Amino acid sequence: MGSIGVLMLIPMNTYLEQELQKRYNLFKLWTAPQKPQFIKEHANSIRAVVGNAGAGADAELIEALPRLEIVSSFSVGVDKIDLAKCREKGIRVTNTPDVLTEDVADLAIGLMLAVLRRLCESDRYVRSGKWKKGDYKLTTKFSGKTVGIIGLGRIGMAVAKRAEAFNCPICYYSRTEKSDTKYKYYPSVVELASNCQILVVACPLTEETRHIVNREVLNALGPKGVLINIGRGPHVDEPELVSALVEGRLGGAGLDVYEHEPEVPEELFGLENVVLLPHVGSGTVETRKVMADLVLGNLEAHFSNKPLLTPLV
Ligand SMILES: O=CC(=O)O
Repeated sequence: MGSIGVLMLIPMNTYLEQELQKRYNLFKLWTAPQKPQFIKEHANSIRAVVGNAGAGADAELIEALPRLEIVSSFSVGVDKIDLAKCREKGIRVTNTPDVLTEDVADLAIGLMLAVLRRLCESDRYVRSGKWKKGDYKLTTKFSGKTVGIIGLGRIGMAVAKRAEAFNCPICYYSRTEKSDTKYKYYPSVVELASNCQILVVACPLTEETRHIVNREVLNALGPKGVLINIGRGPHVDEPELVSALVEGRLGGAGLDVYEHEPEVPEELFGLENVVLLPHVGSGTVETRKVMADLVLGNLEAHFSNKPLLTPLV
């Protein structure tokens, strides 16, 4: 397979990069001083694109690669890939579902605990020597809080199961009510936010879910409510989130994702009721290795005319 051209869009995982290098004719887009020129030069050799949550195959890239057969994403989210264009052109698309579910759900619970129990702030309290001058103030209990989940898919379910172990009642919003769960369903996000104390975004980003958390939802969640976003930044109207937090209309937020990564609104930096992570939901050594193997397995299956392991398109 050494002659098959594979375009990797950004650096994402050293093991994946090394394996792609061994198996294919690997083009690393980020190393090119002039990207459009680089793509033009190699367009006729590139048959696969490897991207991730930060960089996918948009319409422009797909149009520029006439021999493209497959886009294999090192991520579960595929909002950076023009799926309609791939369908139209018969380009296959794969992602890395399931293998990262546990890590992302673990992180969601970690964010809930970190925000309510002020883990980061109290860590800073110890490190800065303030403890010597007095005890840290009381925080808020997590166990038993009602957790509302937007999107009860694989990750949403995994968050629900974990939160249940903390005696948290679970409710959810999704496009349609699920028949196979006992969790309480609300037919709108505003109703969900009005009836929970912790609101978790765990749905895929699509045109319908962009800004699904808006001013009305944040006001419904209220000054004691906490927003956890382990989905995508554009699920939340970020300027509205910032003003809700700054004005005290929202109780707190645990964020792993942002509208314009890696830009994070600086107004949040001074808020002790906010925990900010750098989009690391699946970021463990173990999970990233399995994700890399899934990308490699999908490419291998495709180029050996075998069924794809995790086909999306
Ligand atoms: O954000 C990470 C992913 O989609 O896998």
